Amino acid sequence: MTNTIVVTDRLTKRYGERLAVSDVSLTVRSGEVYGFLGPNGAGKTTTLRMLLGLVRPTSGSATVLGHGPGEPGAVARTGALIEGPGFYPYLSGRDNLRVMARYQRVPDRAVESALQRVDLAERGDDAFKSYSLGMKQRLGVASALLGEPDLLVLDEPTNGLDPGGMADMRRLIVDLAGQGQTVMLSSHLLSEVQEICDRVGVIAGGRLLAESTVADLRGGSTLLVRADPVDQALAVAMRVAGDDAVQLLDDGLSLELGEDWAPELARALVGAGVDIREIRPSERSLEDVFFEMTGDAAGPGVGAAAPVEEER
Ligand SMILES: Nc1ncnc2c1ncn2[C@@H]1O[C@H](COP(=O)(O)OP(=O)(O)OP(=O)(O)O)[C@@H](O)[C@H]1O
Repeated sequence: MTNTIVVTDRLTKRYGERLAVSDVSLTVRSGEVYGFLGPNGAGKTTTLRMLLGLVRPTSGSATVLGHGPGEPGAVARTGALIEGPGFYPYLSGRDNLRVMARYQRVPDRAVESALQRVDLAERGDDAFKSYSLGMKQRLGVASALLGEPDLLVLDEPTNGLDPGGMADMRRLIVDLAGQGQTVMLSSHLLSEVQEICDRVGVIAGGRLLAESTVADLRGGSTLLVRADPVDQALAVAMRVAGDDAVQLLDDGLSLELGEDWAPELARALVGAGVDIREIRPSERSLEDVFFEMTGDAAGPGVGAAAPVEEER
């Protein structure tokens, strides 16, 4: 079986003068949670819509589960939550799914399994309109799960939810991936992507700025040390980490060492008669990385709008 679920090659969408998505080449692998991260207006939804065959690319190409977007072979094995699906407010969650199951020609038993997977089985007979936003969103995911798809495409699945609803949705996504589903989700929340995604594609202004594991994007960790006297601490730190791996900061030292080195460093400092005030690991957050890449002072975490670039 192929390890690659989605591949795009220089996928581009132009709306008149507006370049919504520009030369995006990304890869989603089997079984992973792939986070498509970017601020509002970055081109996430447009890209996802192209992958689902809902929008025709201006140029470039994409393959979904080995097929062109929108081809029956791709559609049958893809579940999507891209715009709130139109549920009937007075029908129960269960009956809403039954209606959809009939449309999709999947058996009724798929409804029960989908309700269970999103933890709505007990409230399945309540009217849709009585659901919380989080439950409505989970029912949306259930509708995407009806055909037992191999790929789940979720556009901003936690958008608008309260913190509890967000946490439920994140848990659900991680569970689904644990059961072998490949999930591609879009988000403007760095913390969310950092928490639940295996790999991330960072998009801003329609362009893919980076694609990597979250860990690789954040880079190696460093150790921050505050100790007295600092010149003596500096000498010890250089001996342990190497001259080039130590930086003198205003209030201490920064060492390019993983946190596994902390005990050895502490022993060496104490052995040299240095007083340790603090040793702690420090990792760059995805947010720092994002700011470095985009120079966007507001960043996606606060929903900043990135300008859509015009073609040069
Ligand atoms: N049908 C359309 N016609 C014209 N412009 C569009 C259309 N759809 C999207 N755009 C523009 O393309 C750009 C990218 O929009 P898109 O919705 O893909 O971004 P996004 O990253 O999903 O952001 P958001 O989270 O705000 O939806 C935006 O500037 C948007 O205004």
